[in-house]
Amino acid sequence: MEAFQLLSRGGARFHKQRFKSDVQLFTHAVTKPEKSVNAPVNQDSKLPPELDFFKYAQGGRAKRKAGNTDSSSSSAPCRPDVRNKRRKTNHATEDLDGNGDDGDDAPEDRYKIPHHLMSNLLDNHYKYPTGVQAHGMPILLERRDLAAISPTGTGKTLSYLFPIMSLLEAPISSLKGTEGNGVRAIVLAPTRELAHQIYNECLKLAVKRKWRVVLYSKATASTLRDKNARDKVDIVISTPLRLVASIQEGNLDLNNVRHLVLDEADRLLDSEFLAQVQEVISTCTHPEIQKSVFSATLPAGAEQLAMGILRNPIRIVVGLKDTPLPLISQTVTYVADDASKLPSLLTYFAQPYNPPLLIFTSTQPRATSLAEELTLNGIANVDCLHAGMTKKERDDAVSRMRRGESWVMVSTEVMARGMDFKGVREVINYDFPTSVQSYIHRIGRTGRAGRDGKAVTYFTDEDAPYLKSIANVLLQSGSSVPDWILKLPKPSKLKKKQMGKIKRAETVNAARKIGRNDAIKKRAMIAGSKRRKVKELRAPEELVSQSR
Ligand SMILES: Nc1ncnc2c1ncn2[C@@H]1O[C@H](COP(=O)(O)OP(=O)(O)OP(=O)(O)O)[C@@H](O)[C@H]1O
Repeated sequence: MEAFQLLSRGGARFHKQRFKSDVQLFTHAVTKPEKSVNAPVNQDSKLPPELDFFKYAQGGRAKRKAGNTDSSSSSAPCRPDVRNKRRKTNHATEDLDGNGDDGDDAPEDRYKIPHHLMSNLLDNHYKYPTGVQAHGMPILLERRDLAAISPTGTGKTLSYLFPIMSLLEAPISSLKGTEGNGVRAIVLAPTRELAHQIYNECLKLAVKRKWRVVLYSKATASTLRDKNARDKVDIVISTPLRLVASIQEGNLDLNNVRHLVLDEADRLLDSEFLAQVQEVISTCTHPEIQKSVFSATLPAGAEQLAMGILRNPIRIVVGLKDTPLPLISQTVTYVADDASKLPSLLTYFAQPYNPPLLIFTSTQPRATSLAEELTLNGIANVDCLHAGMTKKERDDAVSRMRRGESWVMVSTEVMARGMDFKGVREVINYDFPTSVQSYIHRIGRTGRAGRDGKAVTYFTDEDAPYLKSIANVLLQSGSSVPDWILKLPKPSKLKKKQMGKIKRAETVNAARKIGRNDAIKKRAMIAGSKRRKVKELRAPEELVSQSR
């Protein structure tokens, strides 16, 4: 049972009596159930070999007794005891008679993981599972609904893609008969950029087989109007709005969807997306549908909604809930007022710095303006990305960042969720984030996949009342906080709602704005006087022609 406690450590409050069957899922209930429930957490426990998907992908069969799984994960669950499963699946038939439980089952035997998926893991250098993968994959493979909360950059994408593709077994085009017609899995993400990134991850697992994975867009939606084309699709990755548009036009049926994932679930369940997400869910009518939600943050309200959507779910929290990894060293910097931010940033750039870095502003015009200012001040390879740009501009900006051509990316909240640029060394919150969740996701663009990172947050006098909320996150994740910040009063609930919603100028350099406005006025005046002169010159002629 040690494993169950590992799953729930870090803030998960689990009603063990109420969810007794779930508790049993993570214990060798047949042997010593009660004792294991109360066993102390062993942080150093090795990953049970049967969960070590990655090790098996390398071809070696770890021996349980030898205890040398070589796993980097120190917090893995015990193997689920399939005898406690509610739904029997093909994937563990060897255990259903109770004889196969000798501890030596390879995951590919236990769950019938297709060989090509295992070898694709290795080809992509995924050697060891991260915490959320070790915990989450077996639950999904057992066909249970799942709510998984795990810090940013810890590999949540793979932890759902791998089991889903495993359960789908093979592309629909190569399966005969039982799989029905139409899309079999859907992944929803809040931004197009994130959907694209998930699509690329999915393609990495799809090589060697003819999986039909579709990144839903205007163009692909149009192709899929044809039912024959639709019937050949395995997995759709989309933003909610795009999908809902096709559903409402009657061009997309989702009654064959067996797996639905909400990535960045708390964002998808907030008021902006909720109705669309609910519409997608209600269109997925397959009785056996498995749903799962993933995020680094899941505030109480979103969690309640998520639990309402999931059926008999298992909830796992890896690490501390709503807390960034200690890999990210976080600081806050006082900058008095908005006008002082740009000089502070330019002073920072006057020192040697480690690109690439990511800077967050609160609005699109401010992102554009800051990128312009930095360029005008001689900072090399500055780029900008926000939702006001065209699709092509956004795609190009992401590509430049991925190729390492952008050293400084100025962006808005659109980049805060899920985007994985491995090398980002530092995040600067030029404008204060609008919530603790926004802070956690923004700074989570650095310190990914085990790398170190640095996060700096500028705060002005106007931001000071909200500083305590951020300071608490710093403290929880092991960064030091000056005493005076800790002594600040906690903002009230009402006050918290106003966090970061300060009205800021559209441009980050008021002086340049005046200059630009003057220039615009001057241009208008010159143009006006030119037009007048032309009119005066033409007037006699026009009068003549009119009189004709
Ligand atoms: N087992 C693994 N071994 C090595 N690298 C991994 C492993 N799993 C995932 N990664 C890498 O870790 C990085 C972060 O993964 P991913 O984007 O899935 O994180 P995430 O938890 O979804 O983050 P976020 O909360 O920001 O969305 C990616 O570059 C991915 O390739």
